[in-house]
Amino acid sequence: MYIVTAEEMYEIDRYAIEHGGIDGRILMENAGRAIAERLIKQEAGSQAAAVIVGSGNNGGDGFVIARYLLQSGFRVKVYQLASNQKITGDALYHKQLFINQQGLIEDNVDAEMLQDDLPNYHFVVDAILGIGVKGEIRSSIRPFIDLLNKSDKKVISVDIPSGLPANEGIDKDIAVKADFTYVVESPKQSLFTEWGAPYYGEWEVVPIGIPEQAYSNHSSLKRWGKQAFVSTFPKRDTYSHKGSHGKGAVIGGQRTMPGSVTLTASAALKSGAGLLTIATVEDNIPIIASKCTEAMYQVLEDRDGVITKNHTDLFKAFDGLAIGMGMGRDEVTANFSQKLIQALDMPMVIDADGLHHLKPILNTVSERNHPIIITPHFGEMAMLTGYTIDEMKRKPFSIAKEFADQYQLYVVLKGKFTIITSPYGDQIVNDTGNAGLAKGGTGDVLSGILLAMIMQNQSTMAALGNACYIHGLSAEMRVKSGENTEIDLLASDVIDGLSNVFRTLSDV
Ligand SMILES: NC(=O)C1=CN([C@@H]2O[C@H](COP(=O)(O)OP(=O)(O)OC[C@H]3O[C@@H](n4cnc5c(N)ncnc54)[C@H](OP(=O)(O)O)[C@@H]3O)[C@@H](O)[C@H]2O)[C@@H](O)CC1
Ligand SMILES: [K+]
Repeated sequence: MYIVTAEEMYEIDRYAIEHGGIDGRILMENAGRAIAERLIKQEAGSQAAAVIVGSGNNGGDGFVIARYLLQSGFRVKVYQLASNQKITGDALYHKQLFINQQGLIEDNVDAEMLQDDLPNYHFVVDAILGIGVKGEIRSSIRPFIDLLNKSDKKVISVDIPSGLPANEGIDKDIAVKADFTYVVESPKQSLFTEWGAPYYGEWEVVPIGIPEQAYSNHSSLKRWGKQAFVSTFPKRDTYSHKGSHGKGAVIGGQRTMPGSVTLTASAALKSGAGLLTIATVEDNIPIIASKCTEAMYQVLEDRDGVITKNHTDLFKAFDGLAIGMGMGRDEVTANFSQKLIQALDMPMVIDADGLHHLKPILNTVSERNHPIIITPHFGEMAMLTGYTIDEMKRKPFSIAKEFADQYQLYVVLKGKFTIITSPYGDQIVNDTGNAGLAKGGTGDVLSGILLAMIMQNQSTMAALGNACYIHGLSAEMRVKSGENTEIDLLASDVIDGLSNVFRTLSDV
């Protein structure tokens, strides 16, 4: 599923009208009817609805919804927050259809009047502002948004909670806090940002008949989901052997952190890696071996448990590497991982301490044949880019894109919404997962799954999307099944949950 900015949505819309020959009035009809049909089911038993419309096409959708609710026997009134002259084009056409069916419209509405009327309704449809909102919300509209936010009525927003921008990076001044949002055709960027998502409440996308080809060249951002997993994850070949599924190495784990590499290696094996070697300090090996019997070992030289050095040649024969988990930030360790990163040209996942080691040599990695995948959380991304965490959270899509392009890396920016960016500018959002994942070790698990996935036969972006998707899904399924709560979920539970994830996804 594509995710769009406001500009992209308008372009896609224009393409559908110009090349698909679909009239804008039909798109509006489709949007309003699709939402009304769902509302009629969702609000069965409700008899009265207030539909609040603004002057743009979002308001036009509101008129269509009002007409269908009226036809289904709801008591409906439209509150029009703009003068009659401001309603034009497609919105005016649908306003007239509503009037033709004896629909009631209140214009010249003030917020006090609406406040007095609200107790008469079971729910409110918010069609005040859509993706056309620009700048600060005008004083003529503000009181209505405040009123809806204070009221205890259920508010259902059309396309986007009114006042919220569609794009990242724009200051939200004030916006409707919806209970439910029916998103028209494609989710907008702000739905996948930490600051925007809470305004939407629950949400559902309603298709309005825009042909798929309208999206090509007009959107580079996709939401990853079950369908994407099923269509890209390679089936296991009956005649395959352990060498067919990737021979990976996990490099890290100073003496104080044996758990990190254990989790990464176990997750990689559980996600289908064929052979796995853990390269770590000698003292860690008996501890790790008792937890992950399937792995092999490569001893890294150490001084008092701190990784010092090794020959990079030892790692030449691997299909993929994961570097940095529990590795420590000692200078001598950093020198070793910098040598590894520079000397070895194979797919590699760099996480945790490895990101700190990578920073000084970023300028040297862009000419490689094989991908480097970095997996920072927002704090680590701030360290790498120089942006503050606040700036990162406001513009995660563009900052990730800028960084991936500058250093020709794949960036897996981890958060409630994980944003995966290729060096070519394609982006994927993964939103599986839950609050149980906010715990030490879950990042190590993700690195292991990523390592396994990049060694399977799928494109790098599909591998990264699939890894993030199943990592989050495992956490969700563990909690839904009652095996864990979000409080007691451990990184190792996420690994255990992968069996159920693969079983479920292979049944699709
Ligand atoms: N995508 C699709 O395919 C389809 C999309 N559709 C729908 O169209 C919607 C987009 O419609 P849109 O472009 O008319 O903009 P919209 O959001 O209604 O707002 C524009 C109005 O807001 C006003 N206004 C602006 N800023 C403001 C502010 N700060 N404070 C106060 N007011 C402000 C501005 O006023 P003006 O500047 O003109 O005075 C203007 O009148 C989209 O979200 C979806 O619902 C469907 O119909 C089917 C096809
Ligand atoms: K709206």
